[in-house]
Amino acid sequence: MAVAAPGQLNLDESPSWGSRSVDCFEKLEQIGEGTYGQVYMAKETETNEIVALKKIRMDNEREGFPITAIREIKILKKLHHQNVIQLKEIVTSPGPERDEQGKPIEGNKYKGSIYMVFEYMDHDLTGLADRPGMRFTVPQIKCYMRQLLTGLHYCHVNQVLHRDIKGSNLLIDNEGNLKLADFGLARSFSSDHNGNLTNRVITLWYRPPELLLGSTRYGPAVDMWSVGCIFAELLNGKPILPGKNEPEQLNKIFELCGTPDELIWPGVTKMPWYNNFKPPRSLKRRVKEAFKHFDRHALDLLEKMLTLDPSQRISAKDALDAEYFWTDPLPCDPKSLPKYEASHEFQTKKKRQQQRQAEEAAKRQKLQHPPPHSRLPPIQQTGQPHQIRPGQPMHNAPPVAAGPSHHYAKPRGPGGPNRYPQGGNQGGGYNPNRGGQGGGYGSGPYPQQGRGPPPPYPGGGMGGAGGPRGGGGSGYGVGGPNYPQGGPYGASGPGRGPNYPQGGSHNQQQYGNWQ
Ligand SMILES: Nc1ncnc2c1ncn2[C@@H]1O[C@H](COP(=O)(O)OP(=O)(O)OP(=O)(O)O)[C@@H](O)[C@H]1O
Repeated sequence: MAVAAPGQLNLDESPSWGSRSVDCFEKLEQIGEGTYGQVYMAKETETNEIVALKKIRMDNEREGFPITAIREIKILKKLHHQNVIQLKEIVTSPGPERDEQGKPIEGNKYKGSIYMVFEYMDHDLTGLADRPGMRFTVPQIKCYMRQLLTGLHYCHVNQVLHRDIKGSNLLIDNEGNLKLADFGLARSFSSDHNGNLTNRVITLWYRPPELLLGSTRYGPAVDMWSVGCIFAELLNGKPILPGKNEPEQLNKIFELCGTPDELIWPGVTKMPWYNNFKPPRSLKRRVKEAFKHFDRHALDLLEKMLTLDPSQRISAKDALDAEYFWTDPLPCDPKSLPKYEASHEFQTKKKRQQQRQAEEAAKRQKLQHPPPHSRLPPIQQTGQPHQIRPGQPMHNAPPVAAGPSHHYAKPRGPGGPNRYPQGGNQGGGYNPNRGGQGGGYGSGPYPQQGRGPPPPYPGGGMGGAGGPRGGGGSGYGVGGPNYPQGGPYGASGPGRGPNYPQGGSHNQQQYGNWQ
């Protein structure tokens, strides 16, 4: 784990920063669990204000305060915008940390905890989209996209790269406001010196080709690729580039966006890992074909976001000027959006687990004690005909109760093709069988390991351990219909996936030298 240099964590800059105790807040419930610690909904006892408390994980007390948290705090302290989550203050628990029964936690006797206090948001975009029956309208998608771009434009103007844009990091409140959150991988950049950054950032499905090809000199365009992936996902109803590991991710990108050459992306052949990953045959760009059911302006904007050459990719500012946002139906006013019941995945996940356990127990019991006459044909017990409500599927009801609105406890399933509504394509009509994975770009042949220069991804080749968060289990995960092997990041990818022997999820050591 990287350690703060002396004086780097200057929590004393303003008296309120770090001087108050967490006892000023009453923890209400856990609403999230991230790489760096738990997130709680809490109430300020004096004002009754509801906030989110993000506890900074201090797993290894010898190694000091995690550099990732320092970055997040430093960056958030200088960002103030309606589409960027507001860090209100830092609070500490001075004494030894205690468990729920009030006993000091073993091995943690002399250390307090540090919490970031954020404004509270009711949902994250992934959680919201996963709610059963959730249907986003076109004006709603435009409204969220415009807020996302506005927040990101503000970050970029202030020379901050987010580097982990994905649905679960886009928080939404019941006023329809969308805010960028989780700046744990963010960093400042300067437009004249953007070299020597780590390329192992951004969750795999949202990671741009230049990072996958090993670039360490990059800028705001990396975030714009992720925005393009989210935009297409909102319109398409499911993630569009769900690679399982870095090579497959690149392969999926090439199958959709074509293979890059010096003509369309000058300099690509000089990229550090181009020779390792260049596809054996050239492929044509087929974004238009794959998403022909999107409306014309949406498709036009998407093309510009999913441009392979980062220097030609549309900026947040220009995207905000795109026809898409200025033609009917216009983006709606956030306040006009429906208010959704606040729900947090932590509880829902618990409920799901309990439900699953109960179902399994019932199954086991049934096997052990089959009911009498179990071979007889079923008899209508109530005498009532089975009614099917409009819109209700003819087969079994959805197995899961109300969906969460926070993306707690990743990985989890993308939610299937109907996760988003009829699709943000007022013209063409939503067709879950087209576009995205359904569009037929699959995994093609990939250069074999062991050929050419050493594999760029450490940990034994292309599917190596990698760096922070890169695809390791955040985002969408187990349970997606297309990932029987246990999640989109299954075999590879850095970060926090369940498959990383180094214990990805809380592994801050690997961030030691990331920049
Ligand atoms: N201000 C907030 N209001 C409400 N919920 C929040 C807030 N901040 C975070 N959450 C919830 O907690 C989850 C995890 O938070 P966050 O992403 O900041 O933590 P992290 O440790 O960086 O997580 P990750 O490993 O997903 O990157 C979010 O996806 C969200 O559902």
